[in-house]
Amino acid sequence: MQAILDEIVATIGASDDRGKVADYIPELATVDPNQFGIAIATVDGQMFCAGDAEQLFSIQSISKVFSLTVALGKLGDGVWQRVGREPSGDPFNSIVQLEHENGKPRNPFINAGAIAVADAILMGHQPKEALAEVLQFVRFIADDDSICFDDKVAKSELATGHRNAALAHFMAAYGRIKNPVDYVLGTYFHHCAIAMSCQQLARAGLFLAADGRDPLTGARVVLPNRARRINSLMMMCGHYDGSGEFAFRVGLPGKSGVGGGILAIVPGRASIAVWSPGLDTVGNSKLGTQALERLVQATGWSVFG
Ligand SMILES: NC(=O)CC[C@H](N)C(=O)O
Repeated sequence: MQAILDEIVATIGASDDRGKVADYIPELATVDPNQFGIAIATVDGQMFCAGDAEQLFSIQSISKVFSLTVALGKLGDGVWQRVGREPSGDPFNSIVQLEHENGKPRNPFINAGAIAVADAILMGHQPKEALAEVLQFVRFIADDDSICFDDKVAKSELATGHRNAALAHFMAAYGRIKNPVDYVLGTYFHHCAIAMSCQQLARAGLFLAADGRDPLTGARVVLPNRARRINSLMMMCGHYDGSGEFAFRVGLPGKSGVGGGILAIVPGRASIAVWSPGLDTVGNSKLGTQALERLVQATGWSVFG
């Protein structure tokens, strides 16, 4: 396994064609595109790392997997009154579907859906309390209390996040946002601004590879049925309008973020985190996807055999 990762770093990680770093969040535009890291945590307790696997990066939309898990813990199936479970086929920040579908986002991983999930987590509390809950959850599943928000990234997005503000207000107009819109956006921007390394992220995803139980501590995080459903949403919706392409090329439940990270789950075996800041045209890590494609070729880990 280590040899496969070293080969991926030496070849794909060194590519000249690295995609484009997200610049609509000014703070993300300052990240050096030449970085590349990969980490694999296995359900039997091994950790393999290569490249910049210990470098912190902004997990952005990967955090939507964690906020959804927290919301499911609080509301159970009530979450599905607020967001659907269908792929959108539209860009992550699109507003068009909301108007045709009564303000209900297609799924929890597009921005509108994750904003609706942030509203669900707030439940009349202050953003600080909701955020403490999400962060505590991430620290618990990563077994690492050093994980924090990057306030600079959160503030940078708050200052420029007009599109997300538009999505939130649009849903509020349909009576779908129950808390003050600025609370909801503050919660959403901050959980997107959690900073983690590939190593921490791979560790955090392990419960999804192990039927909802942390295989290293033995802690039950979610029931097996819930882990299976979260994985299915990642497969169908985790890469927005690139989800079909990702399933075709990689064949694993995965969630991307505009920071250039991807979390991919190999049920029963491992959790993988890869990071390369340059994005493809739909906003998913360009080299990250290539690395996962190569890894799956080398290991046969696709869920499709
Ligand atoms: N795709 C992403 O990672 C988007 C997350 C980002 N915080 C946004 O709302 O635009």
